[in-house]
Amino acid sequence: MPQEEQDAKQTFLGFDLSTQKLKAILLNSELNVVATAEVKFDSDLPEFRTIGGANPGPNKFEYFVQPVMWVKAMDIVLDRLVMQEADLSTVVAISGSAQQHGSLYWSKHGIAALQNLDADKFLHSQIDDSAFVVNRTPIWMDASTLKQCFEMETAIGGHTEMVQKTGSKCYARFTGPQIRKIYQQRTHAYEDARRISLVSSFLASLFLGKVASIDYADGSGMNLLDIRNKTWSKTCLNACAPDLEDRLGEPVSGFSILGNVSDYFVQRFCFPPTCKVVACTGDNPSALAGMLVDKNWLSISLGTSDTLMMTLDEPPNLEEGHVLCHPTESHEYMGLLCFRNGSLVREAFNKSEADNNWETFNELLDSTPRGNFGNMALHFNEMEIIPKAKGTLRWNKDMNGSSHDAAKGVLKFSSPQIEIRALVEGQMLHHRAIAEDMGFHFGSQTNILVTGGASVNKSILQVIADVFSAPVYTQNESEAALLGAAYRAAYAYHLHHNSNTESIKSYRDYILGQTPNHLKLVCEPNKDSGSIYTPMLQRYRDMAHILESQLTH
Ligand SMILES: Nc1ncnc2c1ncn2[C@@H]1O[C@H](COP(=O)(O)OP(=O)(O)O)[C@@H](O)[C@H]1O
Ligand SMILES: O=C(CO)[C@@H](O)[C@H](O)COP(=O)(O)O
Repeated sequence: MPQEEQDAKQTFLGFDLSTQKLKAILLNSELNVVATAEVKFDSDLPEFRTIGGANPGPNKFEYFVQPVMWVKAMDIVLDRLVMQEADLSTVVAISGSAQQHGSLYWSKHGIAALQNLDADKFLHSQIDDSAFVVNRTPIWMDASTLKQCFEMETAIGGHTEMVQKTGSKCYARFTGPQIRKIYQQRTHAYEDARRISLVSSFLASLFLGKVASIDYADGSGMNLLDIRNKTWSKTCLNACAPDLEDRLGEPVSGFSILGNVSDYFVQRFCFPPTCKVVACTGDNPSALAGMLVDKNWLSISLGTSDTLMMTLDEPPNLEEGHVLCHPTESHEYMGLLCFRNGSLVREAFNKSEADNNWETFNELLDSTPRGNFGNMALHFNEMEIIPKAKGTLRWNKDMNGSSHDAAKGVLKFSSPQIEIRALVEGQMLHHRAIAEDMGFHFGSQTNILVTGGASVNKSILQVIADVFSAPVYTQNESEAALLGAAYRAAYAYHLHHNSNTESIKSYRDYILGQTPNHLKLVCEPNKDSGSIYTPMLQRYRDMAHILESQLTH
Protein backbone atom coordinates (compact mmCIF):
# COMPACT_ATOMS: atom_id res chain seq x y z
CA MET A 1 0.00 0.00 0.00
CA PRO A 2 1.43 3.44 -0.93
CA GLN A 3 2.76 5.39 2.06
CA GLU A 4 0.16 8.12 1.63
CA GLU A 5 -2.63 5.57 1.85
CA GLN A 6 -1.03 4.02 4.92
CA ASP A 7 -0.72 7.44 6.58
CA ALA A 8 -4.37 8.18 5.85
CA LYS A 9 -5.40 5.08 7.76
CA GLN A 10 -3.36 5.96 10.84
CA THR A 11 -5.26 6.60 14.07
CA PHE A 12 -4.25 7.93 17.48
CA LEU A 13 -5.70 6.65 20.76
CA GLY A 14 -6.04 8.84 23.87
CA PHE A 15 -7.25 8.01 27.37
CA ASP A 16 -8.35 10.14 30.32
CA LEU A 17 -8.33 8.34 33.69
CA SER A 18 -9.97 11.08 35.74
CA THR A 19 -11.64 11.04 39.11
CA GLN A 20 -15.05 9.83 38.01
CA LYS A 21 -14.38 7.90 34.80
CA LEU A 22 -12.00 6.33 32.29
CA LYS A 23 -12.62 7.61 28.80
CA ALA A 24 -11.02 6.71 25.46
CA ILE A 25 -10.99 8.64 22.20
CA LEU A 26 -9.80 7.47 18.76
CA LEU A 27 -8.75 10.18 16.27
CA ASN A 28 -8.04 9.63 12.58
CA SER A 29 -5.06 11.05 10.70
CA GLU A 30 -6.90 14.39 10.36
CA LEU A 31 -7.46 14.38 14.14
CA ASN A 32 -11.21 13.95 13.76
CA VAL A 33 -13.03 11.80 16.30
CA VAL A 34 -13.59 8.25 15.04
CA ALA A 35 -14.81 6.62 18.26
CA THR A 36 -15.17 7.24 21.99
CA ALA A 37 -15.99 4.98 24.90
CA GLU A 38 -16.17 5.53 28.62
CA VAL A 39 -16.51 3.71 31.94
CA LYS A 40 -18.05 5.57 34.87
CA PHE A 41 -16.69 4.08 38.06
CA ASP A 42 -19.73 4.62 40.32
CA SER A 43 -22.24 3.08 37.91
CA ASP A 44 -20.20 0.65 35.79
CA LEU A 45 -18.12 -0.79 38.62
CA PRO A 46 -20.47 -0.61 41.65
CA GLU A 47 -18.59 -3.40 43.42
CA PHE A 48 -15.91 -0.84 44.35
CA ARG A 49 -18.54 1.35 46.07
CA THR A 50 -16.97 4.64 44.97
CA ILE A 51 -18.77 7.97 45.38
CA GLY A 52 -17.78 10.35 42.60
CA GLY A 53 -15.04 7.87 41.73
CA ALA A 54 -13.42 7.84 45.17
CA ASN A 55 -13.66 5.97 48.47
CA PRO A 56 -13.53 7.87 51.77
CA GLY A 57 -10.83 6.38 53.98
CA PRO A 58 -11.16 5.12 57.55
CA ASN A 59 -9.36 8.17 58.96
CA LYS A 60 -10.16 11.87 58.78
CA PHE A 61 -9.46 13.53 55.39
CA GLU A 62 -8.39 10.21 53.78
CA TYR A 63 -9.54 9.30 50.26
CA PHE A 64 -8.44 6.35 48.17
CA VAL A 65 -9.18 4.15 45.18
CA GLN A 66 -8.55 0.44 44.78
CA PRO A 67 -6.20 0.39 41.73
CA VAL A 68 -7.78 -2.82 40.41
CA MET A 69 -10.89 -0.72 39.68
CA TRP A 70 -8.88 1.28 37.16
CA VAL A 71 -7.46 -1.92 35.63
CA LYS A 72 -10.96 -3.37 35.29
CA ALA A 73 -12.15 -0.11 33.73
CA MET A 74 -9.44 -0.47 31.08
CA ASP A 75 -10.70 -3.96 30.19
CA ILE A 76 -14.22 -2.57 29.78
CA VAL A 77 -13.36 0.60 27.86
CA LEU A 78 -11.25 -1.33 25.32
CA ASP A 79 -14.05 -3.87 24.89
CA ARG A 80 -16.50 -0.99 24.36
CA LEU A 81 -14.26 0.41 21.62
CA VAL A 82 -14.11 -3.01 19.96
CA MET A 83 -17.91 -3.37 20.23
CA GLN A 84 -18.16 -0.16 18.17
CA GLU A 85 -15.95 -1.84 15.59
CA ALA A 86 -13.15 0.65 16.22
CA ASP A 87 -10.24 -0.73 14.20
CA LEU A 88 -7.40 -0.79 16.73
CA SER A 89 -5.04 -2.30 14.15
CA THR A 90 -4.74 1.26 12.73
CA VAL A 91 -3.52 2.80 16.00
CA VAL A 92 0.05 4.05 15.57
CA ALA A 93 0.38 5.86 18.92
CA ILE A 94 -1.26 5.86 22.33
CA SER A 95 -1.07 8.38 25.16
CA GLY A 96 -3.09 9.27 28.21
CA SER A 97 -4.08 11.73 30.85
CA ALA A 98 -4.94 10.96 34.45
CA GLN A 99 -5.96 12.56 37.71
CA GLN A 100 -2.86 14.02 39.31
CA HIS A 101 -0.95 13.20 42.50
CA GLY A 102 -2.29 9.67 43.17
CA SER A 103 0.41 7.06 43.79
CA LEU A 104 0.55 3.33 43.05
CA TYR A 105 3.06 0.93 44.67
CA TRP A 106 4.04 -1.98 42.42
CA SER A 107 4.99 -5.33 43.96
CA LYS A 108 7.62 -7.63 42.45
CA HIS A 109 4.76 -9.89 41.39
CA GLY A 110 2.93 -7.01 39.75
CA ILE A 111 5.93 -6.05 37.64
CA ALA A 112 6.35 -9.66 36.56
CA ALA A 113 2.65 -9.87 35.72
CA LEU A 114 2.91 -6.72 33.57
CA GLN A 115 5.72 -8.33 31.57
CA ASN A 116 3.95 -11.68 31.08
CA LEU A 117 0.32 -10.90 30.40
CA ASP A 118 -1.76 -13.75 28.97
CA ALA A 119 -3.83 -12.48 26.02
CA ASP A 120 -6.57 -15.01 26.79
CA LYS A 121 -7.34 -13.34 30.11
CA PHE A 122 -8.66 -9.98 31.27
CA LEU A 123 -6.10 -7.46 32.50
CA HIS A 124 -7.78 -7.31 35.91
CA SER A 125 -7.42 -11.05 36.45
CA GLN A 126 -3.64 -10.64 36.11
CA ILE A 127 -2.99 -7.10 37.38
CA ASP A 128 -4.96 -7.81 40.53
CA ASP A 129 -4.56 -6.92 44.19
CA SER A 130 -1.30 -8.86 44.37
CA ALA A 131 0.23 -6.48 41.81
CA PHE A 132 0.32 -3.67 44.38
CA VAL A 133 1.70 -3.61 47.91
CA VAL A 134 -0.77 -0.80 48.72
CA ASN A 135 -4.32 -1.59 47.70
CA ARG A 136 -5.81 1.65 48.88
CA THR A 137 -4.14 4.08 46.50
CA PRO A 138 -4.25 7.60 47.96
CA ILE A 139 -5.69 10.08 45.45
CA TRP A 140 -5.73 13.87 45.09
CA MET A 141 -8.79 14.23 47.37
CA ASP A 142 -6.78 12.96 50.34
CA ALA A 143 -5.83 15.73 52.78
CA SER A 144 -4.32 13.61 55.58
CA THR A 145 -0.62 14.40 55.15
CA LEU A 146 -0.16 17.83 56.77
CA LYS A 147 2.42 16.30 59.16
CA GLN A 148 4.42 14.94 56.24
CA CYS A 149 4.17 18.30 54.44
CA PHE A 150 5.65 20.05 57.47
CA GLU A 151 8.42 17.45 57.84
CA MET A 152 9.44 17.67 54.17
CA GLU A 153 9.46 21.47 54.08
CA THR A 154 11.41 21.61 57.35
CA ALA A 155 13.94 19.08 56.11
CA ILE A 156 14.79 21.09 52.98
CA GLY A 157 14.87 24.51 54.66
CA GLY A 158 11.30 25.75 54.63
CA HIS A 159 8.37 26.27 52.32
CA THR A 160 10.05 29.05 50.30
CA GLU A 161 12.80 26.59 49.37
CA MET A 162 10.15 24.01 48.44
CA VAL A 163 8.36 26.53 46.22
CA GLN A 164 11.58 27.58 44.48
CA LYS A 165 12.64 24.00 43.83
CA THR A 166 9.37 22.24 42.99
CA GLY A 167 7.05 25.08 41.96
CA SER A 168 4.77 24.63 44.94
CA LYS A 169 4.81 24.50 48.69
CA CYS A 170 3.91 21.09 50.07
CA TYR A 171 0.25 20.31 49.66
CA ALA A 172 -1.43 17.40 51.38
CA ARG A 173 -2.55 15.83 48.09
CA PHE A 174 0.89 16.05 46.48
CA THR A 175 2.62 12.73 45.93
CA GLY A 176 5.77 13.34 47.98
CA PRO A 177 3.91 13.84 51.28
CA GLN A 178 1.67 10.89 50.38
CA ILE A 179 4.68 8.61 49.75
CA ARG A 180 6.21 9.78 53.05
CA LYS A 181 3.02 8.82 54.88
CA ILE A 182 3.12 5.32 53.34
CA TYR A 183 6.81 5.02 54.27
CA GLN A 184 6.12 6.04 57.87
CA GLN A 185 2.88 4.14 58.47
CA ARG A 186 3.41 1.10 56.23
CA THR A 187 7.17 0.76 56.15
CA HIS A 188 7.18 -2.88 55.02
CA ALA A 189 4.87 -2.04 52.14
CA TYR A 190 7.17 0.82 51.12
CA GLU A 191 10.19 -1.48 51.31
CA ASP A 192 8.41 -4.11 49.19
CA ALA A 193 7.35 -1.53 46.61
CA ARG A 194 9.69 -2.12 43.66
CA ARG A 195 8.38 0.90 41.74
CA ILE A 196 6.04 3.80 42.43
CA SER A 197 3.81 5.24 39.67
CA LEU A 198 1.59 8.24 39.33
CA VAL A 199 -1.87 7.48 37.96
CA SER A 200 -0.70 8.77 34.57
CA SER A 201 2.45 6.64 34.42
CA PHE A 202 0.44 3.65 35.71
CA LEU A 203 -1.84 4.15 32.69
CA ALA A 204 1.17 4.05 30.35
CA SER A 205 2.56 0.99 32.18
CA LEU A 206 -0.51 -1.07 31.35
CA PHE A 207 0.20 -0.68 27.62
CA LEU A 208 3.97 -0.79 27.89
CA GLY A 209 4.20 -4.10 29.73
CA LYS A 210 6.62 -2.55 32.23
CA VAL A 211 6.56 0.33 34.69
CA ALA A 212 6.54 3.55 32.66
CA SER A 213 8.46 6.74 33.38
CA ILE A 214 6.83 9.74 35.01
CA ASP A 215 6.63 12.82 32.77
CA TYR A 216 7.90 16.28 33.77
CA ALA A 217 4.47 17.96 33.92
CA ASP A 218 2.71 15.42 36.18
CA GLY A 219 5.97 14.90 38.08
CA SER A 220 5.72 18.62 38.94
CA GLY A 221 2.77 17.74 41.17
CA MET A 222 4.84 15.70 43.62
CA ASN A 223 6.98 18.19 45.59
CA LEU A 224 9.90 16.05 44.36
CA LEU A 225 10.85 17.37 40.91
CA ASP A 226 13.17 20.34 40.38
CA ILE A 227 11.02 22.03 37.73
CA ARG A 228 13.89 24.09 36.32
CA ASN A 229 16.37 21.24 35.89
CA LYS A 230 13.62 18.69 35.20
CA THR A 231 15.34 16.18 37.47
CA TRP A 232 14.37 14.75 40.85
CA SER A 233 15.52 17.06 43.61
CA LYS A 234 17.88 14.98 45.75
CA THR A 235 17.07 17.08 48.84
CA CYS A 236 13.33 16.58 48.33
CA LEU A 237 13.74 12.84 47.71
CA ASN A 238 15.81 12.51 50.88
CA ALA A 239 13.22 14.53 52.82
CA CYS A 240 10.49 12.16 51.60
CA ALA A 241 11.63 8.54 51.95
CA PRO A 242 14.81 6.45 51.55
CA ASP A 243 15.88 4.92 48.21
CA LEU A 244 13.09 6.72 46.42
CA GLU A 245 14.82 7.63 43.16
CA ASP A 246 15.09 4.02 41.97
CA ARG A 247 11.42 3.52 42.75
CA LEU A 248 10.43 6.54 40.65
CA GLY A 249 12.73 5.99 37.66
CA GLU A 250 14.01 8.87 35.49
CA PRO A 251 11.44 11.56 34.57
CA VAL A 252 10.86 12.14 30.84
CA SER A 253 9.47 14.70 28.42
CA GLY A 254 5.77 14.51 27.64
CA PHE A 255 6.52 13.61 24.03
CA SER A 256 8.81 10.69 24.92
CA ILE A 257 8.06 7.45 23.15
CA LEU A 258 8.41 4.91 25.95
CA GLY A 259 8.33 1.86 23.69
CA ASN A 260 5.97 -0.27 21.64
CA VAL A 261 2.68 -1.57 22.96
CA SER A 262 3.09 -4.94 24.71
CA ASP A 263 2.28 -8.20 22.93
CA TYR A 264 -0.81 -8.64 25.11
CA PHE A 265 -2.55 -5.77 23.24
CA VAL A 266 -1.33 -7.01 19.86
CA GLN A 267 -2.78 -10.46 20.49
CA ARG A 268 -5.98 -9.48 22.34
CA PHE A 269 -6.94 -6.20 20.60
CA CYS A 270 -5.04 -6.36 17.29
CA PHE A 271 -2.92 -3.28 17.95
CA PRO A 272 0.01 -3.21 15.50
CA PRO A 273 3.22 -4.41 17.19
CA THR A 274 4.83 -1.08 16.22
CA CYS A 275 2.17 0.98 18.00
CA LYS A 276 4.04 3.55 20.10
CA VAL A 277 3.29 4.21 23.77
CA VAL A 278 3.83 7.92 24.43
CA ALA A 279 4.40 9.25 27.96
CA CYS A 280 1.15 9.97 29.79
CA THR A 281 0.63 13.10 31.91
CA GLY A 282 -1.68 14.68 34.46
CA ASP A 283 -5.22 15.58 33.44
CA ASN A 284 -4.66 19.29 33.91
CA PRO A 285 -1.44 19.51 31.86
CA SER A 286 -3.16 17.31 29.27
CA ALA A 287 -6.16 19.66 29.29
CA LEU A 288 -3.85 22.61 28.64
CA ALA A 289 -2.32 20.63 25.77
CA GLY A 290 -5.79 19.91 24.45
CA MET A 291 -6.93 23.54 24.59
CA LEU A 292 -4.09 24.83 22.39
CA VAL A 293 -4.34 28.39 23.64
CA ASP A 294 -1.54 30.90 24.27
CA LYS A 295 -0.56 33.15 27.17
CA ASN A 296 -3.51 35.54 26.84
CA TRP A 297 -5.94 32.80 27.75
CA LEU A 298 -7.18 31.58 31.10
CA SER A 299 -8.13 27.90 30.89
CA ILE A 300 -10.69 26.55 33.32
CA SER A 301 -11.59 22.89 33.82
CA LEU A 302 -14.94 22.30 35.55
CA GLY A 303 -14.50 18.65 36.56
CA THR A 304 -14.71 16.98 39.93
CA SER A 305 -12.18 19.64 40.85
CA ASP A 306 -12.40 23.08 39.31
CA THR A 307 -8.95 24.07 38.04
CA LEU A 308 -7.55 27.29 36.57
CA MET A 309 -4.56 27.00 34.25
CA MET A 310 -2.41 29.37 32.26
CA THR A 311 0.84 29.32 30.33
CA LEU A 312 3.74 31.13 32.01
CA ASP A 313 7.09 32.26 30.58
CA GLU A 314 8.87 31.96 33.88
CA PRO A 315 8.11 30.04 37.11
CA PRO A 316 6.90 32.67 39.62
CA ASN A 317 7.33 31.77 43.28
CA LEU A 318 3.70 31.41 44.20
CA GLU A 319 2.72 31.65 47.88
CA GLU A 320 -0.24 29.42 47.04
CA GLY A 321 -1.02 27.47 43.89
CA HIS A 322 1.34 25.54 41.66
CA VAL A 323 3.82 25.94 38.83
CA LEU A 324 4.37 22.86 36.67
CA CYS A 325 6.65 22.10 33.75
CA HIS A 326 4.62 22.92 30.64
CA PRO A 327 3.23 19.76 29.01
CA THR A 328 4.15 20.69 25.44
CA GLU A 329 6.52 23.71 25.49
CA SER A 330 9.88 22.70 26.97
CA HIS A 331 10.91 26.27 27.88
CA GLU A 332 7.59 27.35 29.38
CA TYR A 333 5.66 26.63 32.54
CA MET A 334 2.07 26.10 33.55
CA GLY A 335 0.27 27.87 36.39
CA LEU A 336 -2.34 25.75 38.16
CA LEU A 337 -4.91 26.49 40.84
CA CYS A 338 -7.06 23.60 42.02
CA PHE A 339 -10.35 24.01 43.83
CA ARG A 340 -11.62 20.89 45.55
CA ASN A 341 -15.27 21.89 45.90
CA GLY A 342 -16.27 21.93 42.23
CA SER A 343 -18.75 19.73 40.40
CA LEU A 344 -19.70 17.52 43.32
CA VAL A 345 -21.00 20.55 45.23
CA ARG A 346 -22.92 21.79 42.17
CA GLU A 347 -24.27 18.25 41.81
CA ALA A 348 -25.42 18.23 45.45
CA PHE A 349 -27.37 21.47 44.89
CA ASN A 350 -28.76 20.13 41.63
CA LYS A 351 -30.18 17.25 43.66
CA SER A 352 -31.41 19.29 46.64
CA GLU A 353 -32.77 22.37 44.83
CA ALA A 354 -33.47 21.34 41.24
CA ASP A 355 -34.82 17.77 41.31
CA ASN A 356 -31.49 16.51 39.99
CA ASN A 357 -32.20 18.15 36.64
CA TRP A 358 -29.64 20.49 35.10
CA GLU A 359 -32.30 22.21 32.98
CA THR A 360 -34.21 23.07 36.15
CA PHE A 361 -30.92 24.11 37.77
CA ASN A 362 -30.25 26.49 34.88
CA GLU A 363 -33.79 27.92 34.87
CA LEU A 364 -33.41 28.72 38.56
CA LEU A 365 -29.90 30.17 38.05
CA ASP A 366 -31.04 32.28 35.11
CA SER A 367 -34.12 33.54 36.99
CA THR A 368 -32.05 35.54 39.51
CA PRO A 369 -30.19 38.78 38.72
CA ARG A 370 -26.41 39.13 38.68
CA GLY A 371 -25.32 39.86 42.25
CA ASN A 372 -28.25 37.83 43.63
CA PHE A 373 -29.80 40.75 45.58
CA GLY A 374 -26.65 40.79 47.71
CA ASN A 375 -26.98 37.17 48.84
CA MET A 376 -23.68 35.23 48.81
CA ALA A 377 -22.55 31.77 49.90
CA LEU A 378 -19.44 29.66 50.24
CA HIS A 379 -19.86 25.89 50.32
CA PHE A 380 -16.59 24.18 51.21
CA ASN A 381 -18.26 20.81 51.74
CA GLU A 382 -14.88 19.10 51.80
CA MET A 383 -11.67 20.64 53.06
CA GLU A 384 -10.82 23.31 50.46
CA ILE A 385 -7.26 23.51 49.19
CA ILE A 386 -6.89 27.29 48.98
CA PRO A 387 -7.79 28.61 51.48
CA LYS A 388 -7.54 25.64 53.85
CA ALA A 389 -11.11 25.85 55.10
CA LYS A 390 -14.20 23.71 55.47
CA GLY A 391 -17.87 24.53 56.03
CA THR A 392 -20.73 26.66 54.70
CA LEU A 393 -21.42 30.36 55.16
CA ARG A 394 -24.38 32.27 53.74
CA TRP A 395 -24.68 36.08 53.93
CA ASN A 396 -27.72 38.13 53.00
CA LYS A 397 -27.46 41.64 51.59
CA ASP A 398 -27.16 43.27 55.06
CA MET A 399 -24.16 41.23 56.19
CA ASN A 400 -20.47 42.07 55.87
CA GLY A 401 -17.18 41.38 57.63
CA SER A 402 -18.03 43.60 60.59
CA SER A 403 -21.61 42.37 61.12
CA HIS A 404 -22.19 40.85 64.56
CA ASP A 405 -23.66 37.78 62.91
CA ALA A 406 -21.02 37.57 60.17
CA ALA A 407 -19.63 34.24 61.38
CA LYS A 408 -23.06 32.67 61.77
CA GLY A 409 -24.63 34.02 58.60
CA VAL A 410 -28.10 32.83 57.64
CA LEU A 411 -29.09 29.18 57.75
CA LYS A 412 -30.85 29.07 54.40
CA PHE A 413 -31.90 31.46 51.65
CA SER A 414 -35.54 32.03 50.83
CA SER A 415 -35.67 30.15 47.53
CA PRO A 416 -33.87 27.54 45.40
CA GLN A 417 -33.00 30.17 42.83
CA ILE A 418 -31.22 32.33 45.40
CA GLU A 419 -29.42 29.24 46.74
CA ILE A 420 -28.21 28.15 43.30
CA ARG A 421 -27.01 31.58 42.19
CA ALA A 422 -25.27 32.11 45.55
CA LEU A 423 -23.46 28.77 45.10
CA VAL A 424 -22.25 29.40 41.54
CA GLU A 425 -21.35 33.07 42.03
CA GLY A 426 -19.57 32.16 45.26
CA GLN A 427 -17.52 29.45 43.51
CA MET A 428 -16.48 31.72 40.64
CA LEU A 429 -15.72 34.67 42.94
CA HIS A 430 -13.53 32.27 44.94
CA HIS A 431 -11.73 31.19 41.77
CA ARG A 432 -11.15 34.78 40.59
CA ALA A 433 -10.06 36.08 44.01
CA ILE A 434 -7.48 33.32 44.55
CA ALA A 435 -6.20 33.67 40.99
CA GLU A 436 -5.76 37.44 41.42
CA ASP A 437 -4.12 36.93 44.84
CA MET A 438 -1.66 34.59 43.10
CA GLY A 439 -0.76 37.28 40.59
CA PHE A 440 -2.77 35.96 37.66
CA HIS A 441 -3.84 39.13 35.90
CA PHE A 442 -7.03 39.39 33.89
CA GLY A 443 -7.16 42.30 31.53
CA SER A 444 -9.17 43.46 28.53
CA GLN A 445 -7.14 40.94 26.48
CA THR A 446 -8.12 37.99 28.63
CA ASN A 447 -10.21 35.27 27.05
CA ILE A 448 -11.43 32.23 28.95
CA LEU A 449 -11.63 28.71 27.57
CA VAL A 450 -13.65 26.27 29.66
CA THR A 451 -13.51 22.49 29.53
CA GLY A 452 -14.62 19.60 31.74
CA GLY A 453 -17.99 18.04 32.40
CA ALA A 454 -19.74 21.23 33.52
CA SER A 455 -18.50 23.20 30.49
CA VAL A 456 -21.63 22.09 28.63
CA ASN A 457 -23.67 24.28 30.98
CA LYS A 458 -24.13 27.71 29.37
CA SER A 459 -25.76 29.21 32.46
CA ILE A 460 -22.68 28.45 34.54
CA LEU A 461 -20.44 29.75 31.74
CA GLN A 462 -22.38 33.04 31.75
CA VAL A 463 -21.63 33.45 35.47
CA ILE A 464 -17.94 32.84 34.71
CA ALA A 465 -18.03 35.48 31.93
CA ASP A 466 -19.66 38.00 34.30
CA VAL A 467 -17.48 37.33 37.36
CA PHE A 468 -14.24 37.41 35.31
CA SER A 469 -15.51 40.13 32.91
CA ALA A 470 -14.18 38.14 30.00
CA PRO A 471 -15.62 36.30 27.00
CA VAL A 472 -15.96 32.53 27.50
CA TYR A 473 -15.23 29.94 24.82
CA THR A 474 -15.53 26.18 24.66
CA GLN A 475 -14.25 23.54 22.25
CA ASN A 476 -16.24 21.09 20.17
CA GLU A 477 -15.08 18.27 22.47
CA SER A 478 -15.86 19.15 26.10
CA GLU A 479 -13.00 17.11 27.47
CA ALA A 480 -9.72 18.82 26.67
CA ALA A 481 -7.66 16.43 28.83
CA LEU A 482 -8.83 13.49 26.73
CA LEU A 483 -8.21 15.39 23.47
CA GLY A 484 -4.84 16.48 24.76
CA ALA A 485 -3.85 12.85 25.27
CA ALA A 486 -4.65 11.93 21.67
CA TYR A 487 -3.08 15.15 20.33
CA ARG A 488 0.14 14.45 22.25
CA ALA A 489 0.20 10.90 20.87
CA ALA A 490 -0.19 12.30 17.35
CA TYR A 491 2.51 14.93 17.78
CA ALA A 492 4.99 12.54 19.40
CA TYR A 493 4.43 10.25 16.41
CA HIS A 494 4.97 13.22 14.07
CA LEU A 495 8.27 14.00 15.83
CA HIS A 496 9.30 10.35 15.73
CA HIS A 497 8.49 9.92 12.05
CA ASN A 498 9.90 13.18 10.78
CA SER A 499 13.60 12.85 11.36
CA ASN A 500 13.97 15.55 8.72
CA THR A 501 13.80 18.50 11.13
CA GLU A 502 12.79 20.99 8.43
CA SER A 503 9.37 19.36 8.30
CA ILE A 504 8.87 19.39 12.06
CA LYS A 505 6.27 21.93 13.20
CA SER A 506 5.67 23.21 16.70
CA TYR A 507 3.06 21.29 18.69
CA ARG A 508 0.41 24.02 18.37
CA ASP A 509 1.06 24.60 14.66
CA TYR A 510 0.90 20.86 13.97
CA ILE A 511 -2.38 20.32 15.82
CA LEU A 512 -4.02 23.62 14.78
CA GLY A 513 -3.02 22.88 11.21
CA GLN A 514 -5.48 20.02 11.33
CA THR A 515 -8.09 21.40 13.74
CA PRO A 516 -8.27 25.10 12.76
CA ASN A 517 -11.70 26.05 14.12
CA HIS A 518 -11.53 24.50 17.52
CA LEU A 519 -12.91 27.38 19.60
CA LYS A 520 -16.56 28.43 19.99
CA LEU A 521 -17.59 31.73 21.64
CA VAL A 522 -20.36 30.79 24.07
CA CYS A 523 -20.99 33.95 26.11
CA GLU A 524 -19.72 37.44 26.79
CA PRO A 525 -19.81 39.47 30.01
CA ASN A 526 -22.76 41.76 30.60
CA LYS A 527 -21.77 45.44 30.60
CA ASP A 528 -22.51 45.87 34.32
CA SER A 529 -20.58 42.76 35.40
CA GLY A 530 -17.47 44.65 36.55
CA SER A 531 -19.47 47.05 38.71
CA ILE A 532 -21.39 44.17 40.28
CA TYR A 533 -18.70 41.56 40.91
CA THR A 534 -15.58 43.56 41.73
CA PRO A 535 -17.10 44.85 45.02
CA MET A 536 -18.32 41.32 45.79
CA LEU A 537 -14.73 40.08 45.79
CA GLN A 538 -14.06 41.75 49.13
CA ARG A 539 -17.19 40.22 50.67
CA TYR A 540 -15.97 36.83 49.33
CA ARG A 541 -12.58 37.40 51.00
CA ASP A 542 -14.22 38.31 54.31
CA MET A 543 -16.39 35.16 54.18
CA ALA A 544 -13.45 32.92 53.29
CA HIS A 545 -11.42 34.39 56.13
CA ILE A 546 -14.21 33.53 58.59
CA LEU A 547 -14.36 29.90 57.42
CA GLU A 548 -10.56 29.67 57.46
CA SER A 549 -10.41 31.01 61.02
CA GLN A 550 -13.10 28.56 62.15
CA LEU A 551 -11.06 25.56 61.01
CA THR A 552 -10.30 23.23 63.89
CA HIS A 553 -7.67 20.63 63.03
N1 LIG B 1 -25.09 20.03 32.41
C1 LIG B 1 -24.22 20.06 33.43
N2 LIG B 1 -24.16 21.14 34.23
C2 LIG B 1 -23.29 21.19 35.25
N3 LIG B 1 -22.42 20.18 35.56
C3 LIG B 1 -22.46 19.09 34.79
C4 LIG B 1 -23.35 18.96 33.69
N4 LIG B 1 -23.12 17.73 33.12
C5 LIG B 1 -22.16 17.13 33.85
N5 LIG B 1 -21.77 17.93 34.84
C6 LIG B 1 -20.76 17.65 35.88
O1 LIG B 1 -19.55 17.19 35.29
C7 LIG B 1 -18.89 16.43 36.29
C8 LIG B 1 -17.94 15.47 35.63
O2 LIG B 1 -16.98 16.26 34.96
P1 LIG B 1 -15.66 15.54 34.41
O3 LIG B 1 -14.82 16.60 33.81
O4 LIG B 1 -16.06 14.37 33.60
O5 LIG B 1 -15.05 15.03 35.81
P2 LIG B 1 -13.63 14.36 36.06
O6 LIG B 1 -12.78 14.73 34.87
O7 LIG B 1 -13.19 14.96 37.34
O8 LIG B 1 -13.91 12.90 36.18
C9 LIG B 1 -19.96 15.71 37.07
O9 LIG B 1 -19.63 15.70 38.47
C10 LIG B 1 -21.22 16.52 36.80
O10 LIG B 1 -21.76 17.06 37.98
O1 LIG C 1 -5.50 17.73 42.21
C1 LIG C 1 -5.79 18.13 41.11
C2 LIG C 1 -4.87 19.06 40.40
O2 LIG C 1 -3.80 19.50 41.24
C3 LIG C 1 -7.06 17.69 40.45
O3 LIG C 1 -7.38 18.51 39.34
C4 LIG C 1 -6.93 16.25 39.99
O4 LIG C 1 -6.00 16.20 38.90
C5 LIG C 1 -8.28 15.67 39.62
O5 LIG C 1 -8.71 16.17 38.41
P1 LIG C 1 -10.25 16.02 37.92
O6 LIG C 1 -10.64 14.59 38.06
O7 LIG C 1 -11.07 16.92 38.78
O8 LIG C 1 -10.22 16.49 36.50
